[in-house]
Amino acid sequence: MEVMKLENLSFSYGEHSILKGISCTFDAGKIYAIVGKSGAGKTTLLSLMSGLAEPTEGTIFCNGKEMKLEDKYEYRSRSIGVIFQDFNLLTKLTAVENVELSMEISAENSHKKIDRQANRDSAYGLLAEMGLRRDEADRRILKLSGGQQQRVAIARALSYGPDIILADEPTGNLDEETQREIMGIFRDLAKNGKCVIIVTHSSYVAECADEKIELKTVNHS
Ligand SMILES: Nc1ncnc2c1ncn2[C@@H]1O[C@H](COP(=O)(O)OP(=O)(O)OP(=O)(O)O)[C@@H](O)[C@H]1O
Repeated sequence: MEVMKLENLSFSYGEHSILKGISCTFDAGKIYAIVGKSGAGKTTLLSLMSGLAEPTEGTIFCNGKEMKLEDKYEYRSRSIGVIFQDFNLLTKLTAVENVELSMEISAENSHKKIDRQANRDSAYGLLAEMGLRRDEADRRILKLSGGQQQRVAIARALSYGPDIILADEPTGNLDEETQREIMGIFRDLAKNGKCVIIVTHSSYVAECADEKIELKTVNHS
């Protein structure tokens, strides 16, 4: 089942064309690797897909709906979960608090009531699914290893049940074994019907993907 479609997408910073005529579709239950040389526009493409920037031309459809017609806050709090190389967690909070905060922001953006106890239970549950023990879930972020922090970031991205996970170099700061563990988590997510889209320079991550999308640097000559 198709969850996202990019139709003839282009993006420029002023006169500088970064992406040109990108068309592709993304299905539920699959892992996609977006690869290409440094500067080819991979992160820019993720920004467009996550609604943080608007394409200069072309259309993005998410679950059949044109993205530009959607409320971006709601879209980012419901349809997609985003994961970064440097985790982007709030370091003053514990792991479980990071996940709960994301649930609360999502509920607010979707105009839903916040149930703190239910959120707390479900945040511990998600962290346990990601392999964190209860005492680890109660630890502040900087007292967790890089691999554990990335697991928290994945739990946070999943906290409001999005269909699509967008990850920008999610294993870039991790050793090989931890990289394999994180890819195992993404594989399980895809098995459970999520669409996982990963920007990566890692040949291992690209090999783990079901499909590889190569971005070519736009020729300015
Ligand atoms: N805010 C900005 N203003 C102008 N140009 C920008 C801006 N952000 C990025 N760029 C340019 O857009 C191009 C694509 O950048 P992007 O980060 O998307 O590439 P990338 O393929 O993700 O690179 P890398 O693999 O090195 O992370 C680069 O030439 C970059 O300099």
